[in-house]
Amino acid sequence: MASLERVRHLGVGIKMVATTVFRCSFHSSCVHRKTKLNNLKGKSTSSQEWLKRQLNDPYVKRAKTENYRCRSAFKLIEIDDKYHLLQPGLAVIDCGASPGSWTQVAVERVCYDASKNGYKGEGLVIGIDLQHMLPIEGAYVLHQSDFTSKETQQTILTILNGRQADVVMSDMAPSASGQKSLDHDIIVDLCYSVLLFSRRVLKPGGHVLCKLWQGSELRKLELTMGKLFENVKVVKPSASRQDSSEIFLLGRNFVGKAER
Ligand SMILES: C[S@@+](CC[C@H](N)C(=O)[O-])C[C@H]1O[C@@H](n2cnc3c(N)ncnc32)[C@H](O)[C@@H]1O
Repeated sequence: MASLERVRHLGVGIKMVATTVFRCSFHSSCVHRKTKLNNLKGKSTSSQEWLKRQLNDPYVKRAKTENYRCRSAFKLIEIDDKYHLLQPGLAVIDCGASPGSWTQVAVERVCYDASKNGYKGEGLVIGIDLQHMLPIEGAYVLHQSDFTSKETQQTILTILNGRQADVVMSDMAPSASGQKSLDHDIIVDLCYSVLLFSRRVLKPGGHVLCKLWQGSELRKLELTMGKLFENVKVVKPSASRQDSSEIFLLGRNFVGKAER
């Protein structure tokens, strides 16, 4: 089997599939300007505002030109350009990966070896999402899979095959209920599930990046991470909308284990 072939988990076991270079331009976060402009008619004011914002958003435009599945790619690019988390040859777990722009960035940075003109070497990227996700060349994609479930985590361990992860990142977000404190609590629980799993799989010196919405539990989460990592930072990349409460917690240099 060629080295470019990766595993795609269909929720019923592991199936080997031959993947091809794939870049989606049809995902909802991606731009399809003409169609979307036509779609403005008859939409609610909030949908119209959302569509207008998408159409005028420079990161949405860049995502289209640079073939990323959505604008979120630039959040990870900005963070990684500053903190150099993703290096060639590393093993990366991407939780909440759909539609796949973070996975695309991770593959580019850990699997793609320009000097060898292709996807070679030890780099390993595993993207997991509850939603459907189309394949990404060079990555293992576990779609329609709940990261917090035992089965999904076991599948990740199977793919890792005894290897430890260098970076665990989470852009996971629950469907927003509109109740800020409830949404905050749910996303914080997802962050704790990322930390718990990281304690099992992360290499000493490894890093965790996880997204949350600001709220009352932020400080406690930060303190918990402080017991696990040498350095913890709150990060807000410029691609993260200023009017959003979204922030990222970055824990660098994993040192040990802490209880919640
Ligand atoms: C903001 S999107 C991620 C975007 C992605 N980082 C990218 O760049 O394309 C958040 C994702 O988290 C996923 N998610 C939420 N809870 C999850 C869970 N328990 N397990 C796996 N994925 C989850 C959602 O399905 C959604 O696709």
